[in-house]
Amino acid sequence: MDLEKKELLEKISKLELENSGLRKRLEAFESPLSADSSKLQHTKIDEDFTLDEYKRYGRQMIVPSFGSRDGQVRLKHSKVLVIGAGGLGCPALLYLSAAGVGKIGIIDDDVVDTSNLHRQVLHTTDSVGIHKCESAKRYISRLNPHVQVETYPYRLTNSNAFDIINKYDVIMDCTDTPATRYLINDVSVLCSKPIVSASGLKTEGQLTILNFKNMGPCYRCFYPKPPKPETVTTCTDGGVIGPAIGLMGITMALEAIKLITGYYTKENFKPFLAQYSGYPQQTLRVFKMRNKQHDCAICSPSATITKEIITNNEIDYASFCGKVNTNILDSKYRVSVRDFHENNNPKSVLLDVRPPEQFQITKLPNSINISWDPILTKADNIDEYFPADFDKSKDEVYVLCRYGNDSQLAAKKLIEELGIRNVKDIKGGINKWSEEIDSKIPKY
Ligand SMILES: Nc1ncnc2c1ncn2[C@@H]1O[C@H](COP(=O)(O)OP(=O)(O)OP(=O)(O)O)[C@@H](O)[C@H]1O
Repeated sequence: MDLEKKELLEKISKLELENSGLRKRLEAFESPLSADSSKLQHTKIDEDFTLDEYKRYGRQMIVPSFGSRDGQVRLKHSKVLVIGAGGLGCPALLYLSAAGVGKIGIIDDDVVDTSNLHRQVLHTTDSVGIHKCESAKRYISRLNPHVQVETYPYRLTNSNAFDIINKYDVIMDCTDTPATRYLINDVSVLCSKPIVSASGLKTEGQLTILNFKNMGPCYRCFYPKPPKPETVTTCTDGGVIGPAIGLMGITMALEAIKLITGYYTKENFKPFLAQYSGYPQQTLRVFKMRNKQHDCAICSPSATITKEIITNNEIDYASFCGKVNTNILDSKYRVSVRDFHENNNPKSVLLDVRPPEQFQITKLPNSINISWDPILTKADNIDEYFPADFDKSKDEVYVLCRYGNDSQLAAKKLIEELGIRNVKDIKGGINKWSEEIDSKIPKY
């Protein structure tokens, strides 16, 4: 009876907690979308700006490279499309809207997740579960009500890309996959729109401007063929330090401002690639870009890709870029987290092949850690890592990683090259364990 009462009380307090979270999200929705307009000084000073706008933008208008009042007028009449309201898009959006870009389009199909908040700084804890574009719009409207924001809470695809991209003057590629980068490149080249493009991972980033007045290489000139999918590391896999990617997003905003205010001209613009590194010391190296590829499929005189080819879906960008093969091992060498949980023998070895940094975040009891790298590089003395009485020919080894891909590669290596016979991969890794067996093991 006591136990039942305890369970009921626990359930009630859990429901109360959930309710207060939901109430907060509702309040966030109901709060005014734009700033308190009584604080704006609406008095029109001239045909372009109000008193508020002169006060707001004065500090940037007086910087000579910015282009004075004309620069501000150009910004006010400009339209910028930000594709992806994530790690790059958020800081870019912050500075573009604060600077007074007239119209900003935001396209992103994703919703805010708690794991985004350390770097996607427009989104707040209250926005978790809300569409990123709506969350960004809410923030921008409060920051600068002079900016018109249009949101597209869906993916940019072959079918909608021309319509959307054509409406804007500058395209900001703040996405995270090669497939979308090729699509943005091809459509922007065909629509003659400059692209400010950046990427970032771990502690590093890079940035470039493509297709400005048809100068310099386009993304396809750089990468006529996509990188092999297994060589593409995302922030989910490799991690990312917020300020490092944030800096790339902010720099993207600066480059867009230089394009819009007319700082860059055909005469002074030199195609470049900037590479930033946050560790060990901050460095920014700027390289001159090589020329266009004379036979580029999209930007050369002999180009073969046309608007019709894209809109008729004759290019499938996702297949073009390939997918990582997630079924590396035969199913007889794989077990589910539940099977492992219910049936493993206490004498079996649980081998966690994640890097030590990840093993330190969370681990299953009684697991040993030999990260995937040492399995490859220290293969000769692999025995040292196993218990002294471990019998390679028969003792069970269960291999675990974060999602279940590296563990398959490691299991394959153990079986095929290191003579360990009884090896099983745990499907879905530690994140699946957290979902299905024990939610106290944090998912990351
Ligand atoms: N084709 C596309 N159309 C619209 N938005 C896109 C497209 N491709 C990528 N994006 C968006 O670009 C953003 C990139 O952000 P970021 O690189 O910070 O990754 P993320 O997906 O938010 O984070 P994580 O990798 O940690 O899950 C994401 O919000 C993603 O939804």
